[in-house]
Amino acid sequence: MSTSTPILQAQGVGVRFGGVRALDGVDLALRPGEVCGLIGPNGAGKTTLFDVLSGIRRPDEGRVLLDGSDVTRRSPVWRARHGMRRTFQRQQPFGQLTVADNLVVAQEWRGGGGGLAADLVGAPTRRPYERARRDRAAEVLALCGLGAVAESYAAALPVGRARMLELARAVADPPRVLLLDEPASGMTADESRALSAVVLRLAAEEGCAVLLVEHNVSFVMEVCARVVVLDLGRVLAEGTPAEVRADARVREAYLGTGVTN
Ligand SMILES: Nc1ncnc2c1ncn2[C@@H]1O[C@H](COP(=O)(O)OP(=O)(O)OP(=O)(O)O)[C@@H](O)[C@H]1O
Repeated sequence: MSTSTPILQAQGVGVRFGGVRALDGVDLALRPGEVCGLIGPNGAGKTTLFDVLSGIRRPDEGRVLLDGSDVTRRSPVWRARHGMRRTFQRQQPFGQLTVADNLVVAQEWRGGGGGLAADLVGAPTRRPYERARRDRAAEVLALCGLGAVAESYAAALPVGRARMLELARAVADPPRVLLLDEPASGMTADESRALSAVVLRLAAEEGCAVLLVEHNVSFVMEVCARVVVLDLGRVLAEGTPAEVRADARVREAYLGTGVTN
């Protein structure tokens, strides 16, 4: 595994909404095994950049590279097939399914075992796939500390555990690149510590590249080796948490919001 070749890159990305420049010449590079934070005041362009990276929005300028190849015009599904996963600020579990079944369903998009017809008749060709998916679900539940609630309905989970389920769903089919949008939102201090341990393990043990947007700045500073700061659609600063904290422009953009605490 190379640590110098970026797996995901944004080059000169620009997005306009009418007269608003949501992103303007944004460059970003993410390497395998790296956990990088993306922070910035409200309206800085973080969600728009996630939309561009994940293929939900095509940029007006610039390009997105995956493994060095231009994927700017590739769909979100194509990017998912090549190992990219994303979570959203709004949680989207299947509430009427158990936690374990949510993780099985999260792997179903790959198909296998004879397709819809085989599903409808419960064909034996599906069994090896189901067994493998159940095994992977159990592994991810253990990793995420959700084993005790495996058989609970997803809709019944308290907010912190529901957030962890979002992460578990995103990694059920192992990702190479993981974009996490506000993963610690609503979590207690203990829950966000558990979350950072899972994220760090995914990066260190599976070589997953993680980019995370998070308003909880102390969480970002704890889990990320590198932080990129966006402001008004441009990269304002980039560096280690200590470098970013000490940056006068970042202090000014964040005045009174706690980044410098
Ligand atoms: N669909 C849209 N139509 C018009 N303007 C938009 C749209 N989406 C975003 N914007 C504008 O683009 C800019 C960047 O918004 P974006 O949501 O990417 O910022 P953000 O950093 O994610 O903010 P927050 O932290 O509040 O989620 C803002 O000025 C926003 O008002």
